[in-house]
Amino acid sequence: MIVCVPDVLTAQELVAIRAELQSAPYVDGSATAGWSARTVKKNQQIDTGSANYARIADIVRAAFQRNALLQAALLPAANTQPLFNRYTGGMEYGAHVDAPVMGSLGNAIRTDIAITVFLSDPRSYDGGELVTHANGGMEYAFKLDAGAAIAYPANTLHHVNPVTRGVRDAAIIWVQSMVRDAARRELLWDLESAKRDIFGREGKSQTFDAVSRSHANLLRMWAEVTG
Ligand SMILES: O=C(O)CCC(=O)C(=O)O
Ligand SMILES: [Fe+2]
Repeated sequence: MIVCVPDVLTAQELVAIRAELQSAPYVDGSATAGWSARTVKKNQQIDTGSANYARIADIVRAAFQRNALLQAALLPAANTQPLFNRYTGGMEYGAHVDAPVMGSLGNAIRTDIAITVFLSDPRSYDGGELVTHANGGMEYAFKLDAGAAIAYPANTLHHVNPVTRGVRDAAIIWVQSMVRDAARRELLWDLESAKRDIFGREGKSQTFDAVSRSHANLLRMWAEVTG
């Protein structure tokens, strides 16, 4: 299941982030890739030890956590700190799968879902589409407005096309879901969407209550929660 959400970041937040990106120290992105992804990862990343990083990571994390649509669709149990990628002058990220587990021992999360939050105006750069690969060789390309996010299963191959003009900045977050299985998450999201639909049309009707009960009880059956 792929979910695209507009306006995850406000216009003011984008302005604040772009100002920090101007002066932030960048390092070679291959430093945070596993040994095989390193061969295809050709981008730059903000140094996570910098003060710029701490400020914009807070903004992006808060925006993710307050977004009701992302929370309802992904059912997060935990998320990583954001990484900030920059691609310019032909940089790209070739086909790869993300590391299945990220973080250090005692602080690790399973990466069920990857999120790219687009930070650059799509008209300001050429290329830079995020492309997800489906079974059977189909590829889907996404180039969203600044401030919009795409969430996609982290277990699929994906790549970022070369950026042949301008600069593409993006924030990346990985999420461990309370519901590990992508098919179950999709089913719950379908029911959640149906619930909202029915509520919009007829309020808290008997049908709404029946669908709500199914949704809630499936989530109760499948949710892995700790603490
Ligand atoms: O820049 C992007 O949109 C995706 C980057 C990516 O796939 C990764 O960092 O693993
Ligand atoms: Fe990736």
